[in-house]
Amino acid sequence: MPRCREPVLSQVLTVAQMRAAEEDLIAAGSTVDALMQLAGRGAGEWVRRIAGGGSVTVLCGPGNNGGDGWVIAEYLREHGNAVQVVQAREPVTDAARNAKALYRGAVVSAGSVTAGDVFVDCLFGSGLTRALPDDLLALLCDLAALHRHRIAIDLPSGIESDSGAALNEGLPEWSLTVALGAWKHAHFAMPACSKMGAVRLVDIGVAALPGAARVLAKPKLEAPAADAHKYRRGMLGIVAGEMPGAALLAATAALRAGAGYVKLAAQAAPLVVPPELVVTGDAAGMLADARTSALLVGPGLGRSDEASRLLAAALHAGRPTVVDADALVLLRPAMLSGAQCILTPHEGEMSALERAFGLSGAGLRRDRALALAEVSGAVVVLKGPDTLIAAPGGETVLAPRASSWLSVAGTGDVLAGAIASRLATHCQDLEQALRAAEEGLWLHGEAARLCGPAFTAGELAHAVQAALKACHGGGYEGTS
Ligand SMILES: NC(=O)C1=CN([C@@H]2O[C@H](COP(=O)(O)OP(=O)(O)OC[C@H]3O[C@@H](n4cnc5c(N)ncnc54)[C@H](O)[C@@H]3O)[C@@H](O)[C@H]2O)[C@@H](O)CC1
Ligand SMILES: [K+]
Repeated sequence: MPRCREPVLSQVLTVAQMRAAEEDLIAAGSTVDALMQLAGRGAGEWVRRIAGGGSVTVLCGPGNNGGDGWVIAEYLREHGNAVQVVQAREPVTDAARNAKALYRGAVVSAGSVTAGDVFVDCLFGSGLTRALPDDLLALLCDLAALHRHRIAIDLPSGIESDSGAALNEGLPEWSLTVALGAWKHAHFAMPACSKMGAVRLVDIGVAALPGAARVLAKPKLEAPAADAHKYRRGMLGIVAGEMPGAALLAATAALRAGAGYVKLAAQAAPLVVPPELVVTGDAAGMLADARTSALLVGPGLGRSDEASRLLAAALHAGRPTVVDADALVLLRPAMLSGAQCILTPHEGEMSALERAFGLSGAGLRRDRALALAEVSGAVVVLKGPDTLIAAPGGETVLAPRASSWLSVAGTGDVLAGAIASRLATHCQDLEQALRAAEEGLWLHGEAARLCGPAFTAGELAHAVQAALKACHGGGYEGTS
């Protein structure tokens, strides 16, 4: 019985899930050949846009990625581009053989290719299971070097789809990678994603697959209710420690990410405190205040016994809590009181947490983050150039590549502040904690984009407000 379901473009699939999606489409009445035409012509259109009227060389491998290459080549030939195909291997699938039979242009030997405008890599896609043999690696690199623009179809050859690992050294870099049917994990995982150039997706009608990861999306935020007041909008309590500057950065971002009230509990107040930030020396009072809707602990906390005591007290308060920085190193399973937490480790802090929670630390980043989420009951934001979010129950959200200018001191504090502010705004259950983590992460990435090059963490924290504005469409005044 044909099934007809809405295509979903935000999901990120494993190779096994992509095969299941293909089977679903075939069960709904499509064929492998029809899907290859759809994918190849869609990708061909991206190639055509880059090439303009220029010349195009397509390298075709043995599998269905090679089949896409034959479709792309024919599409470009039909549109008047000068096209040549280099066949690295004979097609081994029926669909690839059929696609080749439909191509009416030139097939040339690798040695006869001269410099050209666009090179299209259809050597291997998601079916790659081992490193490229030397002859194919050399062919790929030589052809890539001869062309001004390089476009990888579905995945750059030499990349493992599920992990993003490079199976060979010395692989070329790409100006554009065109994913087919659905995003694959490699499109969001290091090192692969850093070599792909811009990434685009061709829709072939793939519907939602249960358990699929999804791409971090721009949040849709609402203005405060007409009768809102500062407490109802959410009061965030930040527990500062030895270095109040880091907590101040978090507070600066939090003030701009939606919370109605941000309070900083610090033994020693930061040297410069903005007037809108309330600083108290009474951490216990802040933790006991029923109006405190969420907490942030960790930025600048230090790792002393006193810091550990503050962390335990914050977690004991039973409020939804963002646990960041030093607090992640001090965290022990027994400290988690059942309140909803968001943990925001970078790689080093992740290793410390894995030791504390008795996890092996082996495997892919998303599996490690999911394992920590499962054992801790917390939402985990695993930071890095390929940041991802994992929630207990298995939901995974992958962030698109963000500005590499974020690699400066203090940006983690800004992220923690933005997430905590969103958590204070709506924080009652796991689903909302996941939502807060997504919103904060998106605001952080967008703020970085708006800042451009060489920003400071303080400038990033201020730019969170402009990022937030972008999430409100035309209605951010709360009057529409
Ligand atoms: N699944 C789908 O729904 C669709 C898939 N399409 C294309 O199909 C591709 C996947 O096709 P395939 O599964 O045929 O995979 P590939 O085209 O990536 O190639 C797999 C073939 O290469 C061989 N191989 C793997 N690693 C090798 C190595 N290191 N050296 C030499 N040979 C190696 C395998 O034994 C197999 O014969 C996708 O990337 C995409 O381009 C598209 O046509 C659109 C639809
Ligand atoms: K490819």
